[in-house]
Amino acid sequence: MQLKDAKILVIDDDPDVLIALRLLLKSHVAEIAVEKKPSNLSAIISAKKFDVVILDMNFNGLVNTGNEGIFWLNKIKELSPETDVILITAYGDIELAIRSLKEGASDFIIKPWQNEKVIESVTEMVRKKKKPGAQIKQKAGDTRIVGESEEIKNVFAKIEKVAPTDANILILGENGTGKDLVARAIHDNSRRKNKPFVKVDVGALTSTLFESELFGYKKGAFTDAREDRKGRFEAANGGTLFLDEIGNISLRQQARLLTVLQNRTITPLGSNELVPIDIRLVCATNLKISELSDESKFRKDLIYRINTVDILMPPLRARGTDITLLTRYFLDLYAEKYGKGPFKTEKSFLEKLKKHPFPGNVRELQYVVERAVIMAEKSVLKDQDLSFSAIESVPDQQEMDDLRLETVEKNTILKVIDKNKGNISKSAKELGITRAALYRRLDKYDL
Ligand SMILES: Nc1ncnc2c1ncn2[C@@H]1O[C@H](COP(=O)(O)OP(=O)(O)OP(=O)(O)O)[C@@H](O)[C@H]1O
Repeated sequence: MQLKDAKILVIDDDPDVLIALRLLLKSHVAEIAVEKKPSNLSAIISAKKFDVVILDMNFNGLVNTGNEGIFWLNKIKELSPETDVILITAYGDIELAIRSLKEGASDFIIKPWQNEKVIESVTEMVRKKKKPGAQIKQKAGDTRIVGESEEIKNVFAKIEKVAPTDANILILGENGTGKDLVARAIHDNSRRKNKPFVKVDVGALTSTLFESELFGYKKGAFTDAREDRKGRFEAANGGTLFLDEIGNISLRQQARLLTVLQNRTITPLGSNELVPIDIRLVCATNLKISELSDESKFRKDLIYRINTVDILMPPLRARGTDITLLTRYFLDLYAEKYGKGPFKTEKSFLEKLKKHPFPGNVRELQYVVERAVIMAEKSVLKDQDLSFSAIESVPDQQEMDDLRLETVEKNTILKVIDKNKGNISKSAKELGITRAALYRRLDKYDL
């Protein structure tokens, strides 16, 4: 965000300070409001969102909670956590200024101030903020999940409902749909939010690493165990353990996990000691629930354990206007990151995005927009500024179905020819096609 777009509020009981700061900042910012009485703060901040509040620390007020400035600082942060607060403090109050930084202030200015220092401080606060424009669905604590479609609203509602409980959650959804963000949002909205959130990509662990990563080990448990190491279960104690790619673990690993979840204890490698664990478990997979129900691959009793409630992340192509909203969000994000823009988009730009099936979902959209921003030469983006990577463009469902049908046909032909010991006439008859048709297929499949 730029200084010229910023809205600033100054609160000081000294009218001279209000006049001086108004004059100084007026020509630099979009709006400047001044207020003499901090007791009016709640009404002012509830009515309008300010980007920065400049607040006096030394009111001659009646609030009897130590310093009155700190009291009002806390009030502002409570009403509008995203607003930066710059404190004005007297020369001898450095201790207090430092304390207020710890309480959430962003900066302080010492009286009598230098005008450049004030401008510099406000500019710095504003520069770190995102440009206005994209509506961000600020849900679930600090986790930003952008979206406004009915599908994503259902997800928000479910997160809000289940987060405060200790229920084990299974998040399902294609790659890049935001499962990680949901896991984080559940944690941030739970009573465990001030405790650790530990993520382990269990699908990527070999069987030896699975044990040592999750359960930890004692010095000497194996050749490389030079010292005791806590596993992820212990690291997450009191908090949330997020096991990603849970659908990819072996039956043996599933059995180990199930035992831990049943007993709520772990035994580090090389130890006989049972260590109690207190975790909330969140798992995620990109497999469909029907695929997880295949008992030869996944234990039913484990599914019941990890899936008290499931949350299905919809694919981006089923999320209506979210493509537009997310595009604007990523455009702002990358314009800021690469110091370019602000960008506008031609209709053709969004039309092209809306037509794309996004097999890689939000992650793919994110990369596509980032590429467009990096490559952009003008501030108005057109369809030509978009290029979809071949890596993300997996075949669509129709192509996949065709491929599957071809494989079935080829295997059937091979089986029948084998059964008829290579006799083409007999095989064609059994397959219900002419000899010529069978030869054409043998040719097609290079048999
Ligand atoms: N609704 C959203 N709002 C903002 N960013 C999002 C949203 N959904 C996904 N993203 C971003 O897209 C990327 C992929 O999201 P995430 O890693 O959560 O997906 P995932 O479903 O866990 O993927 P995978 O299955 O591949 O692990 C991340 O950079 C994430 O920040």
